[in-house]
This record gives sequence, structure tokens and C-alpha cells, in this order.
Amino acid sequence: MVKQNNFLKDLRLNRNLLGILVDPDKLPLEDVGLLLQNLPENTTHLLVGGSTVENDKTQLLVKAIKAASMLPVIIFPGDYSQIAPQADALLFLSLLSGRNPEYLIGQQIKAVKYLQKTKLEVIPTGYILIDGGKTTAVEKVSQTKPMPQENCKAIVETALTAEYLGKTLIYLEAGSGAKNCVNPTIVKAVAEAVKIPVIVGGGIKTQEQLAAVYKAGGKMAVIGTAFENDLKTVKNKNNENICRTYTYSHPR
Ligand SMILES: CC(C)=CCC/C(C)=C/CC/C(C)=C/CC/C(C)=C/COC[C@H](O)COP(=O)(O)O
Ligand SMILES: O=P(O)(O)OP(=O)(O)O
Ligand SMILES: [Mg+2]
Repeated sequence: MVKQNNFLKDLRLNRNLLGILVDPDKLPLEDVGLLLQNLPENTTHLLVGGSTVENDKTQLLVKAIKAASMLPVIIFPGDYSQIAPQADALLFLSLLSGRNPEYLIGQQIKAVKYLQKTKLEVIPTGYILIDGGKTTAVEKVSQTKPMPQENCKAIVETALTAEYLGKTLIYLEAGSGAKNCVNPTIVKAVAEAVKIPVIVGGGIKTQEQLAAVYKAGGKMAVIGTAFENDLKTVKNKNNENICRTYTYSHPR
């Protein structure tokens, strides 16, 4: 059966997409309602995943989200154990900034027998880790070094390599909770060099940073940590006195 390419179509046809990243290890299932009620108004997609996630948590979380929301759910996996058949799509990542065979091809081969049993839209993605000013979980888990922001040429060449290899998407990643997000000059250089859509994530906290991603040609920005912090504040204050740690969402 031919699978519908909806997520990739969304990325090709639209701009200013906002993906909120939910880490199954950090969001208790009973907080799915809280999550959905507090999403930024401009959220277009939910991404689910983490560098490390306990067994079965991703599948349970995706199931709970799908039961309560119409938003498309995209798996953004740190490893093959996070494949959840109830999701809409899966970023089939290859960590091209590194040279660890496990994250270039090993995880992908391990994923196949699970993917064959699903109808997930599988999106071959060139995943490029860029130095965000601190050591991040992706770096630790993959045991690879990020590419320096100063070396824009090498980053562009890596993105072009991804395109020549047949990847249909590029993800420029500064890492979860990065001090510095990917510089817009890098986003612009990559977006101008490749024909495939570019997603940007890592360390995005403000409306200005979000706008800069879109202005530079990024089709989707992904926000995880800033939203996690926001949700903690909402929870701690029992919905009173909400003090948002970022400013990109409209006040409710
Ligand atoms: C099934 C399959 C092909 C799995 C791919 C395995 C692979 C090659 C993984 C790459 C390395 C890795 C550990 C990826 C983790 C992905 C992930 C969830 C990263 C967290 O992203 C942060 C996001 O950009 C938002 O940042 P922030 O707002 O600062 O939290
Ligand atoms: O799973 P990640 O990569 O989002 O890392 P962290 O748990 O440090 O947020
Ligand atoms: Mg995180």
C-alpha cells in the first residue's frame, strides 16, 4: 500500500511551522491534557522523542496524545526503540555530522523490522549536530562531536551530501537546551544551498529567535526545553500567575 507523504508535503508547501517536542521521559501520561491545553497557539505539529527514553514510554505517550488531539505526531527518535506505530511520521535520522556507524547506519537497520509492520511515513533525514555552546545529550549518547558554528562551509557541504544521498529533509540541531541556537546565517546558507526543507532546533527560547529561523528559510522550528520549563511553571503555580519563560506564544 502506498503511504501518504503528508508531513513532507506540509514542509514543502508551508512556512513558519512550529513543532513542539515532547520527551516521553519528562512528561507523565496524566499531564497530556495539561500539555495540549498549554501549547502555543501557533503549534502545527507535535514531535515526540528524546536522546534516551525508557522502553514503551514513547508508544504510550503517542497513544495518549492521539486519543486527545488532532495534531500530527512525528517521532523524533534517539534510537529505534522509540518507533511508535500510532504516530503519523518518523524522522529516519542519520547523524551525518558524526562518524559513528551506529548512528549513521546501525540504528537504521535495527529499525527496519519494526517499520515494516507500520504505516508510518518514514522521512529520510540528514541530522546535523552543531555546537550550541554546551555539551548536549545528543553528543553524549551518540559519542560524536558537533560541528563548529564557525565552519558554515562544512555544514553546508554536509547538508548537500545529505541531499545527494537522497535524504528528503535536513534537521539542523544545536542540541536540547543549547546555550546558542543555530546561527541564522547557517540556516540561510543551508536553506539556499539545498532544495529539500530545513528544520531547526535546539535552544530556541524567544520570539526573535523563532522569527529568525523562519526569515532565514527554516520551514519548521522545534522547541522542547523552553516549553518544558513553561509547562513546569504552569503546573507549579496551579494555573495561577502563569509566568511564561518564553515569549513566542500568545497569552491565553
Ligand atoms: C529509528 C532511527 C532511524 C533512529 C535514529 C537514531 C539516530 C541516528 C539518532 C541520532 C542521535 C540522537 C541521540 C538523536 C536524539 C534526537 C532528539 C530527540 C534530540 C533532541 O532535540 C532537541 C530539539 O532540537 C529541541 O531543542 P530544545 O528546544 O533546546 O529542547
Ligand atoms: O533527550 P534530549 O536530547 O532532549 O535531552 P535532554 O534530556 O537533555 O533534554
Ligand atoms: Mg530535551
